[in-house]
Amino acid sequence: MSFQQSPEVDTQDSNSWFSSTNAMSRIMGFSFLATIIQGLLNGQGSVTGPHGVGNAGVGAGGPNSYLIDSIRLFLLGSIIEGGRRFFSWIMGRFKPFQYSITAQFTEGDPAYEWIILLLTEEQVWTRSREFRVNATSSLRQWSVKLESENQRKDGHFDDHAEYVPTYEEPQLFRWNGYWVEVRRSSGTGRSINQAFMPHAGLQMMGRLYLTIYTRKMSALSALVEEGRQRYVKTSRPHVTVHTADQPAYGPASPWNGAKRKARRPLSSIILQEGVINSLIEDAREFIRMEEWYTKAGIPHRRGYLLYGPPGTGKSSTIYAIAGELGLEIYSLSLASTFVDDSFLARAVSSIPKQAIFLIEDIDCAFPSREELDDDEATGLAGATAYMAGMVGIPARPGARGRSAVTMSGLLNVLDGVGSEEGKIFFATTNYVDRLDPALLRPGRIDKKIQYKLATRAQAAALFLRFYPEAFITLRSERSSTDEKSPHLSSSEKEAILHLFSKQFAASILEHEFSTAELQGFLLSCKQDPERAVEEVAKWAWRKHRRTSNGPAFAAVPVTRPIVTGAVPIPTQTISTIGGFPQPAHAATASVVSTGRTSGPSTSEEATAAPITVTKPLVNGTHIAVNEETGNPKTPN
Ligand SMILES: Nc1ncnc2c1ncn2[C@@H]1O[C@H](COP(=O)(O)OP(=O)(O)OP(=O)(O)O)[C@@H](O)[C@H]1O
Repeated sequence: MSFQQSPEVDTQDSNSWFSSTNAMSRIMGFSFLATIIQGLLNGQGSVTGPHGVGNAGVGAGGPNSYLIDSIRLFLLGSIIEGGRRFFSWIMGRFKPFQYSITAQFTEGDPAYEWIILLLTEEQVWTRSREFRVNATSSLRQWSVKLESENQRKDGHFDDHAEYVPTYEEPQLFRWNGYWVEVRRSSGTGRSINQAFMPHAGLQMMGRLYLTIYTRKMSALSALVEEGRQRYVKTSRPHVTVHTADQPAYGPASPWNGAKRKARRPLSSIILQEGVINSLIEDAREFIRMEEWYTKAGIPHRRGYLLYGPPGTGKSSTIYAIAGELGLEIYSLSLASTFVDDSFLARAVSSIPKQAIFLIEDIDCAFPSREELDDDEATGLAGATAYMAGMVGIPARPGARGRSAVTMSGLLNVLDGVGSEEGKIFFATTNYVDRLDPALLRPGRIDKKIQYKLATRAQAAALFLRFYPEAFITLRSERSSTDEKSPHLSSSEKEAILHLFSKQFAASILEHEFSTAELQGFLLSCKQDPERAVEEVAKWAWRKHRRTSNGPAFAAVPVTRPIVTGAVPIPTQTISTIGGFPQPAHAATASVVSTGRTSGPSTSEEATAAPITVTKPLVNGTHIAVNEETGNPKTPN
């Protein structure tokens, strides 16, 4: 944001060529005005221009007299325009005459967002007659609500479309007792850079000019602060993710995309006990201790690396932390071809204080050691994929997209001045061993957190998250038409779901599937926990076979959901032999009474379910494995 205090606001750069043209047209205008006045004073009813006036009022003469008249009028216009400028200059120099403050906000800067939100909430734009209409999406828009025939009885609107005013005309409104004028330039024209770089895409950098008619400077800061507070309040249910989707040149902000994601509760992230809380505590303490960092002379920044297999919750953790701490995320992909060292430096320095800077899949940006060796051999060392493409060298099979960012560029940015302002740096990777040790040293990465494939405890927790007692109707409840058959109380249902979760978890091996894979399976059994328990073993076996390319585990006796007592569910066990589910010879499950009189079971009872899992050995025989850890059981 920049501001000026002046009696007159000139939103164009007054030193520009455009401004001189303006001055000339003003002079001509004043000259013409003087002609009219002169004509009127001489009693003429109509004026046709300097020459006409010359004929009518100034007196007859030859071509010389026309010229003299014209020069005289031009001089008169110049004197008036000069006087006007001098008056403005005087007013601008002497504070007592200053009666307005003008501030300029540039798109991409957070303050621009604050003011746009304030103006939208103040309904400044509702008189606009021109709108850009978009289908509602996760892209952030400050749209206005239009009265609609689809307005529902509860007063809400059907939010299928967003109406964004294309407000070019100045608008005047009252705010806190002040008159405020707002003008906006949409900045959709091609920037100068694009004349030279036609492939660069449109630079949509808009500007907003706000004039408050007051002498009090505090009015401007009060307005900006109110905008910020409203922004924080409005953004609370969401996490805003800023992205750099296209190149940015000149003063345009590198962060040219903003999306909103619903805030994710911490409880929805299923990790090993204490992991997420310790991360949150660490980040909170970091934000709180800004002063301590300054006094101790330690750069106020913190770096975290989350590493592990895909789909284990690395990104979800970062989004949940951002939501919990009310921070915005600035996410950059180093694999984008337009992101080079200088773009990266600009992008990082324009991230505001107390925000998260995120680089996902940071390993993708740099070549692995084997790739470097290959490059040495082919003479391609140091070249980016983009450069290789330009010189016509085909991409190596399996080669990863290579960034134009260099390791030293990245290290400079992480150590640099722009990264010291309370920024939290998060990086994720699936391959920690591909990262340069220089990147991992404390000060750049202060904490490393390893993510693993799901444990049985995580699988059970995921199951319970998918089937919350309040939203689930169990099969037995659905089929119960018998009046005598009691309905289940919520604690009874909870107990049954707990039992199912244990049975579900027992049907998979420890650390075999990612949480995302298990989530994918559970999504196929929405609202049907019994089906999830019944089918998980078959699903796990199929997936296992696909990934290991052969009949890796041949017999998995699996319990079916079993509940006896007032609400019986058929007791079944299946085993998979040769890949297909077979009827079992014996039911292996604990029995839980759900009758009202005997009370619900406890989860401890549920954990007693005897589950046998066997794994084949290479010679075709099978070995029993510990059902908790998935490791082979030692023979007694
Ligand atoms: N530990 C977890 N707890 C809850 N949900 C999870 C967990 N892990 C994965 N998921 C779910 O799986 C999906 C993918 O998760 P996410 O993107 O966080 O994984 P990731 O580890 O970042 O994967 P990648 O390395 O491929 O980026 C999300 O929908 C998320 O809800």
